[in-house]
Amino acid sequence: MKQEILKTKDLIKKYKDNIVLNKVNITINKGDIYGLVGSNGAGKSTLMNVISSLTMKDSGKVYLFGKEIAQNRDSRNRIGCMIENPAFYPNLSAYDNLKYYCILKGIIDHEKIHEVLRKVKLDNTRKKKFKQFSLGMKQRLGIALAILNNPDFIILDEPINGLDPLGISEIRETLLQLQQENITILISSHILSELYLVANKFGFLEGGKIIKELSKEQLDNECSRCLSIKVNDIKKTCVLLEEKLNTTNYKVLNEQEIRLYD
Ligand SMILES: Nc1ncnc2c1ncn2[C@@H]1O[C@H](COP(=O)(O)OP(=O)(O)OP(=O)(O)O)[C@@H](O)[C@H]1O
Repeated sequence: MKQEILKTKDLIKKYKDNIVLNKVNITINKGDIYGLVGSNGAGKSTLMNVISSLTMKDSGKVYLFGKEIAQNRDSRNRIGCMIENPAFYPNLSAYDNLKYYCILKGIIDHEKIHEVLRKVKLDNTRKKKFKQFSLGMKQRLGIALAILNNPDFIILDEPINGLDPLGISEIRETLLQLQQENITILISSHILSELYLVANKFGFLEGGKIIKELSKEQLDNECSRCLSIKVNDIKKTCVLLEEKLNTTNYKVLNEQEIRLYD
């Protein structure tokens, strides 16, 4: 069985009378790139803030690395976050911006900066100032900041928002490389087609509720063109499909329902 990196149990967050997270249950396993999909205001950032302890929950539980976070503050040190745009100095280079954060976080080994810049492919930007970066470069610097403390799990809020296909593919490459290094990733977007390019598991958040959690394979099945047929004799229908229509490209969903993909 895969190791659970994050599990939430009936998570509730309210702002006054507004229930922003309504009994949210999600599970992220080691090595997943988990795509959190939801329209504006669905609660994505709030969920990420609660998971990373930047916002207090009202009730429910968050388990990180198998332990409830309330009892395991160390687990926070194993997380890296990019929630909302990180503050970078416009007149500083990528290296100098990260050096500033190293000082803030007490990271002494500045070789680490070169290492994370290599990982996000910003090691050749030299003296170029942050304000001269493309949006994709800015987002990748945000990811570099998120991995500065060697996390096992990173949380990235909308890192592919507004990027062109090239920018998305650069982020995708970076995320896949991090996944290879055993880093588990939670990433959000309101555009499923963009998330589809990078994630292997998806949670659909709507009005503060997770309405579906699907693997990529399940999502492909759900989205493929098919004919859903309600029948009262499933066995007879299968025989009919195979013998008369000469197809086995169908799936029996339950005693009364078949999906025909041909
Ligand atoms: N600090 C706050 N005080 C009151 N309401 C808030 C606060 N933060 C978020 N909300 C409300 O919670 C709901 C969810 O907001 P959230 O930012 O989590 O959604 P989102 O899915 O990340 O949206 P977007 O894609 O626009 O960032 C919204 O109705 C928002 O107005």
